[in-house]
Parts: sequence; structure tokens; C-alpha cells
Amino acid sequence: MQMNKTLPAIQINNVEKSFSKNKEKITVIDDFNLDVAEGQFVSFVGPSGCGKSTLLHIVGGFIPETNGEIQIRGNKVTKPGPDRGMMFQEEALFPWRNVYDNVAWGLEVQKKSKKERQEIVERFLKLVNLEDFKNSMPSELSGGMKQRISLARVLAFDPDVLLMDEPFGALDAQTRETMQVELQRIWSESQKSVLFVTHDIDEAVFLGDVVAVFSKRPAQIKELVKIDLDRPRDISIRKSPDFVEYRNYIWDLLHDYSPETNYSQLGRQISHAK
Ligand SMILES: Nc1ncnc2c1ncn2[C@@H]1O[C@H](COP(=O)(O)OP(=O)(O)OP(=O)(O)O)[C@@H](O)[C@H]1O
Repeated sequence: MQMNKTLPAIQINNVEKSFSKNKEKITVIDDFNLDVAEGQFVSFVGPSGCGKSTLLHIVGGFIPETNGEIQIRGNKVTKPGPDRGMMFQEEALFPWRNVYDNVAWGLEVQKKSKKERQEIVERFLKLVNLEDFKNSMPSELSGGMKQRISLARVLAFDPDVLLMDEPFGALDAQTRETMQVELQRIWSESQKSVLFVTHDIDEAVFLGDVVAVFSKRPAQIKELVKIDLDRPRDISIRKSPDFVEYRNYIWDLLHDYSPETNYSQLGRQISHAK
């Protein structure tokens, strides 16, 4: 697809999502606006059940919005497409395929030649540091390794946008830190635009160019906090005064909700917490 540098990679315009339950309308997302620049990494944090996953699924084209629209590089989202790659908390590898064949799966669907598949799979297995495990079965791998394979598989599709829904949520704390560092490296090499949902403020700050703090349901953006920390970021950055200040600032935002405030236009204004 042609890249248009003047357009945001992702535009979320006045999106509403409502479900009906027992004939009652429940609005989960209301008049939601956000622009994401090419190559930008945006972390989503917010109260549980506020609509973060629902929004990611709408951007992915898996469920329709009730009102408003989403554009990826100027093209309206109506269904899932190869321009968007999605990754979830629970890795979804095929247990009967080895690592190589799991990563190759999407390329087979895209009808790439055997030679092309081999070149792409080997490149991405190398990127996630698992080239020595290409013949292993998923059952032989740790949780962190499985998520690295999932990431390699999504990247092999070469989507413009990565949608990540708590991808490290099921990992132990140490593996999670390693994955964050690896994701930062991989993202900086691939320069994809990323929407990353997490419950972990540290993770959101460590990875994000911007942290989007969601309001309570119905979701709107309460504040877009720009994270001005140099890259690449080392895990020890968590101890730095600047990092701690960002963490505390976002923690306060997450614990201070005045009822019935309309934040609908704040998704277009970046705030500099520092
Ligand atoms: N298909 C559906 N029908 C009815 N309600 C739904 C449906 N899908 C989601 N919801 C409701 O929408 C709200 C938002 O859910 P969502 O999973 O998007 O929140 P979240 O912010 O990702 O939550 P968490 O942080 O706990 O993962 C919840 O109250 C949920 O019950």
C-alpha cells in the first residue's frame, strides 16, 4: 500500500460502540478520537472494563463501530486486513506445527513462494532470537518464547499497524521485562505504528512514545501523556527520577475520575507531563 506521510497512520474519528443487553443499550465507547502518527508507539491504560480491548478489536476490523469511523493510512476500516496485525495475551500458535511452520503460516495464506517464505521466516526468527528453535514444537517452548514466535508470525505479514492486547500479561515479571526490551528493539527496527493495551503503568511508560489514559466507561481519552525519555531505554530506567515522575503522574490520572466529564476532544491534544 502507498504510504502517505501527511496522513496519520491511524485515525479514530468520533467512534461510538454500543451493545444491547436485555433490550438495554450499553455504550462502551463514546465519541472517541485519536490520531496515531507513522511509527508511533501508543500505550493504552485505563480502568478495567472501560473499553480498551473493544476499541482494539474495532481498529482490527473484527467488530464494527456503532458510529464514527477508523482510517488506516486514509483507508476506512470495514473488516480485518493484512495492513493490521493483532497479538493477544494468550498466544495462539498451532500446536501441530513446528516453530518454522507457525511463522510461515500467514505467508502460505498469502501464497508466497517457498523461497520467499524461507527468507522471511528466517529473518523474523532471527529478529526474535529464536532461529535455533525453528524445528521445535510449541509445547517445547516457554511462555516468553511462544509470545516471541507469535510476534514473529505477526511481523512476517508485514502489517502497517500492530495491535497488541496485553501480549505480556500472562508472563512472569522477569520474562516480561525481557520481552519489553525485545519489543522496543524490534519496533525500532521495523518502525510500525503500535497500539499496546496494558494494565501495567511501568510497561506503558517504558514502551510508549505516548501513554493514552482512558476515562471510565464509556471510553474516551482523558489525557495523552508524551513520554520524553531517550531511546533505547534500558530496564534500569525504571529507577530514574523522570520515569518515576511519569509513573506517578499517570497513577494519579488513573485514580482521579470526576463523574460525567466529557473528554472527547482530548485524544487530539498531547500533554507534556514534565
Ligand atoms: N459482545 C459484548 N456484548 C456486551 N458487552 C460487551 C461485549 N464485549 C464487551 N462488552 C462490555 O464492554 C466493556 C468493555 O470491555 P473491554 O474488554 O473492551 O474492556 P477493557 O478496558 O479491555 O477491560 P480490561 O482492562 O478489564 O481487559 C465491558 O463492560 C464488557 O462487559
